[in-house]
Amino acid sequence: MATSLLSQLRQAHPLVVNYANFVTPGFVANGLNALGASPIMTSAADEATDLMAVADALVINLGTINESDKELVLTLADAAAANNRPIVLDPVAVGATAYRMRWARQLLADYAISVIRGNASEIAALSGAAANAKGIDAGETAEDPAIIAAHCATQYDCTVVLSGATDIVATPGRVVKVTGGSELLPAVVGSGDLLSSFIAAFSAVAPDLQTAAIAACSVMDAAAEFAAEDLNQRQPGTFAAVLMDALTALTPERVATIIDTVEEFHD
Ligand SMILES: Nc1ncnc2c1ncn2[C@@H]1O[C@H](COP(=O)(O)OP(=O)(O)O)[C@@H](O)[C@H]1O
Ligand SMILES: Cc1ncsc1CCOP(=O)(O)O
Ligand SMILES: [Mg+2]
Repeated sequence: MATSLLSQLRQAHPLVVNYANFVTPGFVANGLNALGASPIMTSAADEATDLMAVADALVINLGTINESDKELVLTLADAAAANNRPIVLDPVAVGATAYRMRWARQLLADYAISVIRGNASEIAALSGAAANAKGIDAGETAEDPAIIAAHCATQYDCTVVLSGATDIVATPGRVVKVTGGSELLPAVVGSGDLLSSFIAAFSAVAPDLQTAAIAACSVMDAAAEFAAEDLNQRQPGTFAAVLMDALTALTPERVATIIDTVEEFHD
């Protein structure tokens, strides 16, 4: 499925609007571009409605959220809802401060968020499970990440992607695990942000959000494996650049090698 979705994505060239953090927007824009989607970042509330009228999906990344962007974020989310466009929420470091948690919970209460994509500690924090991270990194969780993701999906009635060495894609009643990629991926700040944007891009062509999320995880893993082939574990800087080349060169056949490692569970 992810193999043909990659071809469909490149043909459709979906426009992904990103309310990005100020750390990684260049990496995310280049990654979306290399994948075959069309990225646009915005920081003006005055254009939010016009942008979402032509967009295929919206990503709200809480990495550097602040009060002066409130009108922008809410106008984007209102316009996504009005145009029936999916919203992907990336709750960066949501367990680190009460402020980030308030933003995340408010958005989840007021909008039909389609997908939440975070690392283990972010998804654990959102679903009230124990986790030990202080910042943007994953840290340890006490519970099985698949159970945490499944609870979070039920709690917020949406698709949840808990990323890590194994990515867990949960919708209420269904959990899928995607394994692969490279240990160099978490060494690059912005790889999680990019995965969130890939999910938004695939949501424009996939039959449902779970399929979109599985495709995004599979494509990221395939590109990372391809990029890491000639590198060693101490080259995250080179890897970030080569990942862009690998995304551009990615073929559906290459993605098919990852699809073999998708496992499915039902509760
Ligand atoms: N140990 C790992 N081995 C392989 N891939 C990983 C590992 N940890 C994370 N990833 C991948 O890195 C990307 C970013 O995930 P993650 O590091 O969990 O997000 P974040 O950057 O938001 O903390 C995802 O594509 C995920 O599959
Ligand atoms: C370092 C940092 N600080 C706020 S947002 C951000 C980037 C987070 O990127 P990612 O979660 O994709 O590694
Ligand atoms: Mg992150």
